[in-house]
Amino acid sequence: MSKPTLCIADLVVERGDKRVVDGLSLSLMPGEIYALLGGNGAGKSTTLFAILGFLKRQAGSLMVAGIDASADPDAVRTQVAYLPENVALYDHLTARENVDYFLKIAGRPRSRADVEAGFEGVGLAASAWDERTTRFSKGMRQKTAIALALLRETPLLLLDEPTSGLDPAAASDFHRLLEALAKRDVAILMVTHDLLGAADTADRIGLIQAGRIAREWTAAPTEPRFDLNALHSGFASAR
Ligand SMILES: Nc1ncnc2c1ncn2[C@@H]1O[C@H](COP(=O)(O)OP(=O)(O)OP(=O)(O)O)[C@@H](O)[C@H]1O
Repeated sequence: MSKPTLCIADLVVERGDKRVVDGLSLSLMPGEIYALLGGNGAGKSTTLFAILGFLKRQAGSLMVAGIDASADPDAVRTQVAYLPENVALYDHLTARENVDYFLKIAGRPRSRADVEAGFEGVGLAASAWDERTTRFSKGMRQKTAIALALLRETPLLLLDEPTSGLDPAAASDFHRLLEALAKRDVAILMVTHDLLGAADTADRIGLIQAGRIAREWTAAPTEPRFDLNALHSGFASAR
């Protein structure tokens, strides 16, 4: 039996004088896709920031790939890739130069052939590899960032509203890409408002309310994977 890639227990995070996360526990196995949903201001991004070490934990434990964040927060950071809602790339650099640069600062330089294999793996058209990213669409930016995550070989990927602003076909492609990553044993924690997208991709869906996971649904092994009516009413009652 493999160990969880992410294990959060009784997490508490305060922002200003507000207790935003209040006793949140969550565990993800390798290759598992978890969609974290909840109303505006429920604490979804705050949870991601606490995992990344951008925000201090007031209480609770956090382990990533078996590393305890209390003992070695820097080592935890090397195990996590993060895609914010709007991926930031250096626009004056090409996709390849961006990836080379970020791999270098992550201490994981990779060969030209590896980078190209990464781009191929995420379906970034070869014609875009040596183009400056200025005019890249959101989907192309995400593919570049996912290629980078792939090449860093982090066991945990955090995504904040990855499909907002993507057209339905691009969102569907993106979900298939996440599934391909999960097959490579990457654990994926995705914050989203897209209930249908979550039901399409996730193995589990959690509803965050009052700073913790208030409800959770697990995908059925056969279609339909989730009861959409139950999900909708669960979310409606949380508002
Ligand atoms: N920089 C900040 N300083 C103080 N409080 C903040 C700050 N950023 C966010 N908050 C508060 O933390 C709470 C949770 O915010 P968070 O961004 O985690 O919510 P969210 O669930 O991701 O919301 P959304 O769906 O709107 O993105 C909110 O009440 C928000 O007002």
